[in-house]
Amino acid sequence: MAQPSTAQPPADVVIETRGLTKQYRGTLAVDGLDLRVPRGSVFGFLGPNGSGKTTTIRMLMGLIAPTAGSARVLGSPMPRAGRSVLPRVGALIEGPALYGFLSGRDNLLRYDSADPTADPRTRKARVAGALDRVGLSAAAGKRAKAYSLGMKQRLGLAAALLQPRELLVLDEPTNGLDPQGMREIRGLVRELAADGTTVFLSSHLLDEIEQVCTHAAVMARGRLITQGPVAELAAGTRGRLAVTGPDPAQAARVLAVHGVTGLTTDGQRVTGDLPADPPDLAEINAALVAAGVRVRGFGLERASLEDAFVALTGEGFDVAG
Ligand SMILES: Nc1ncnc2c1ncn2[C@@H]1O[C@H](COP(=O)(O)OP(=O)(O)OP(=O)(O)O)[C@@H](O)[C@H]1O
Repeated sequence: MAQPSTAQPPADVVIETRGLTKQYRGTLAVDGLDLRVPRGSVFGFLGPNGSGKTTTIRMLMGLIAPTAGSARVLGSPMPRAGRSVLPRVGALIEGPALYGFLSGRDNLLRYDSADPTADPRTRKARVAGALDRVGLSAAAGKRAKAYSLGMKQRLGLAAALLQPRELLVLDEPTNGLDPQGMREIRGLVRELAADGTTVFLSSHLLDEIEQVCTHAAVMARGRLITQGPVAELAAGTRGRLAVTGPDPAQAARVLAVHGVTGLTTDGQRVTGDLPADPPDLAEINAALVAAGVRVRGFGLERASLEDAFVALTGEGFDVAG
């Protein structure tokens, strides 16, 4: 009989946890997590603040020990195999540690010289390559303390990219950035993924995950709610019917008669959930017209990851914090 607890995970999975748990005094920060991150994915680790994302990442990187359960990263158990695994992983956790009085370039030279496997003869070229990669070549001579938050994040990414990596682990890489900075980081993540690096990134921003990730896991209160390809997660949730026009109150009445529930009106727009056995949309449209409701827009909206989250947890996605 197969023994799943000792079997090697398949090579197409770069992170696999089983029952991973972290208990702090009085807080179950991570509760029996079974995570599978496919190689080549941009994997979004999504959850509201305090849902256990950072604690999970810290266990994956061997920074803290789990209370129970196990984690394998690039096929080897963590934290036991940290010495062989971590050089193959680039990590950006809780903001990069930088020397403000050193230039961006000197910060990277320092990082590189701290790596015993890095050949000093090719150091300059490696640092220049990493700066170029994150778009910091022009600002390389500036002191890091003069960098914007986005530039600091990019410098942290450059440090993680000094060596070729199979896996990048980024904890809230766009946290605190302005929209432009967020776009830059997202663009970089896409480029890295296109080059074949698996990227695991945590975020409390749903639309960010939808924009950049191929796969996602959704956390709430230390537990995994769901995981899989982003398109499938959202597709598992029914979309909402939306009717736009100058008669929203009448529209809502007609929709209610046809079994549409959870009706909400926002200005001229009424949205609601179709019943489990939905009537033909053409019938609903005809009923609106027959009732004299003026309709400008009518259609089914694609479900978002947010809809999926709300459907799965019964809670709103609270992004406070
Ligand atoms: N060192 C610690 N000691 C005690 N409790 C902790 C510790 N670290 C985290 N926690 C608690 O564990 C829970 C999960 O925290 P964690 O930081 O992993 O969440 P998160 O999803 O990463 O949120 P955030 O984005 O705010 O960091 C929280 O209730 C937090 O207060």
